[in-house]
This record gives sequence, structure tokens and C-alpha cells, in this order.
Amino acid sequence: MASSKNVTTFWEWGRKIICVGRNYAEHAMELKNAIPTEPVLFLKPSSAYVKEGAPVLVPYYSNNLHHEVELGVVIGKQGVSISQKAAMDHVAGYALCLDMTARDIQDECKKKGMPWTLAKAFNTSCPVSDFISKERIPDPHNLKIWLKVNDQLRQEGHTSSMIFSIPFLVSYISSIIALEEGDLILTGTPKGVAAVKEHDEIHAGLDGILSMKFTVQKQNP
Ligand SMILES: O=C(O)/C=C/C(=O)CC(=O)C(=O)O
Ligand SMILES: [Mg+2]
Repeated sequence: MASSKNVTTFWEWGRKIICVGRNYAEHAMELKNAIPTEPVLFLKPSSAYVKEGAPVLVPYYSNNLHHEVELGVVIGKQGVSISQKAAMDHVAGYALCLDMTARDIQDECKKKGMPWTLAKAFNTSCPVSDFISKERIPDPHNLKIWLKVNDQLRQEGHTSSMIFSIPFLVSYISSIIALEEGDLILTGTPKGVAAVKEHDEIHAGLDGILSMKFTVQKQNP
């Protein structure tokens, strides 16, 4: 059934944020991980969203919050077991996203074999840009993506370097998790992830499309 809601404000819908990890070989290697042969998936709740104008919070339990700049894919049509051929028909558009990661907590979780929830799913762990329509990005695998902290370039990558393409990811994810209108897929980060601290300014962009800025604040326990 057609929805009366508008997917251009997908972050207000309370839908799923499905994240792909280790989708750029150089980033997998910088964290000393093997290059995956299948996508690595994890989830963030919709309470992770934060828009420009509000701060990104360092969780009170972390001393090493990392930035990860990523291309987000906004789902426009629900589907289960979507074929790679049909995948792009389910994409409404894109967004620039940050997968903020409490790296110290993630390292502890990895050692203990625990899930990454505390490291990846806290409030403000998904800063997001405005919606970008599909028409503005004819080829999502031909985009330069970058991130600066206090005007210093930290990450600069190209979406052509993704290990798993967007049609593959939509197809693979939908064979496990039903995709719904307003869901967001984070497609993984290129190399250069590093720490931010209180009062830093994060500036991230998709070349020729848009950029966004966030300041970092410490969360009170
Ligand atoms: O396995 C690790 O040490 C870290 C993995 C990630 O945080 C994966 C991502 O979120 C990503 O590659 O974008
Ligand atoms: Mg990530």
C-alpha cells in the first residue's frame, strides 16, 4: 500500500539502519581484519540519527570515538529476497552518513565475543545529511567521499572501491532482513578512521553533491 509519508525525511520514520562493515579492503586492513568474503552486517536503532545543528555525543563510557564516513542508501520500496537485477528499483535515493564508533568498546566486544551494540548503536551514532534523490546520483559507484576534522583531511575514498556493490548488498540483506520504505543501508567506510574529541568540528562530503558539519560534545553520564 502506498504510504502518505515522504521518504525524503526517512530519519523521522523510526525504520531500520542496516550497516555493512569492512566493505573497503584498505579499511579492513587498517584495523587488521581479513578482507570479507561475505558482507559483515550490524544494526543501529533510529534513535542513532542526528541532523546538522545538533551535536555528535561521545558516549560517557568511551575514550576513543572514531569517525567513519559512509554512503547511505535509502530504500523506497519494500521487498524480501530482491534480485540484484531488481535491486535499484527499491532504492529511492542516498544520504551522506557517519557511522560513529566507540572503537575502544568495539575492541573489548571483539575480544569477549560480544555484539557491537554499545560501540555502534548509541544516541547520535548516525549523523545524516539531507536526502539525495536517485536522479542526482546516476552512478553511486562513482563518488568521491571525504571527511575532515578541524579542516584536516582524514578520509578520502571512492565508492568504486566497495567490495560488495549496492545491488549485491540490497539483494543479500533482503534475503535475511525484509527491507521497508525508509530503511537506510550504510555501505561501509573507506580507510582513515580516527578519533575525535570534545569541541572538534567534523566536516564530511560527497564531491559535487553536498557536505555537512557536526561538532562533538561529551555526553554526561
Ligand atoms: O572489525 C573491526 O575492527 C571494525 C569494523 C567496523 O567498524 C566496520 C565498519 O563499520 C565499516 O567498515 O564501515
Ligand atoms: Mg562503518
